[in-house]
Amino acid sequence: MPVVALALRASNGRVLMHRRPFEKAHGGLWEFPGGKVEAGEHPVIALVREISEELAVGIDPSHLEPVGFAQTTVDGAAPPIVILLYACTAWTGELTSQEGGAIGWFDEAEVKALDKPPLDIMLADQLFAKSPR
Ligand SMILES: Nc1nc2c([nH]c(=O)n2[C@@H]2O[C@H](COP(=O)(O)OP(=O)(O)OP(=O)(O)O)[C@@H](O)[C@H]2O)c(=O)[nH]1
Repeated sequence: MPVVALALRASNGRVLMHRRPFEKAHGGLWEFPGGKVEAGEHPVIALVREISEELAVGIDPSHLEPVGFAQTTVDGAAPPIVILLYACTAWTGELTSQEGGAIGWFDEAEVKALDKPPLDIMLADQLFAKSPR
């Protein structure tokens, strides 16, 4: 199952993270916002759609830079998921969480210290290895 996620970066280098609602899988953990790619959908278009639904802001697909990806193991211990992470520094509209989870802006040390689901830990490592602040 392909999933897309966004590292939205403010001009001060802080990254937006979303806290998953408690009733969901990985509830209470902080993730890069995003969601599932639908069948036949381009991942970039899926991410623009998910960010609009989740945060009520617009992203220009041409502003999304691939950062890396993380996947679950093949032993069946976790659902078969691959998350593609993109970075972006521009958006339009007022950021608001639409699905009940908290959002916040964090610097590199804070993102690394947040409690995150396993794949988001790997994605954060890739993000800051590529563009450290
Ligand atoms: N961000 C993240 N998602 C993960 C990890 N491992 C894993 O199985 N997932 C799953 O990947 C999917 C991410 O899609 P999503 O963000 O749209 O999920 P959701 O729960 O909000 O939507 P849903 O209610 O349709 O399942 C979820 O089913 C989530 O449980 C992980 O390490 N990080």
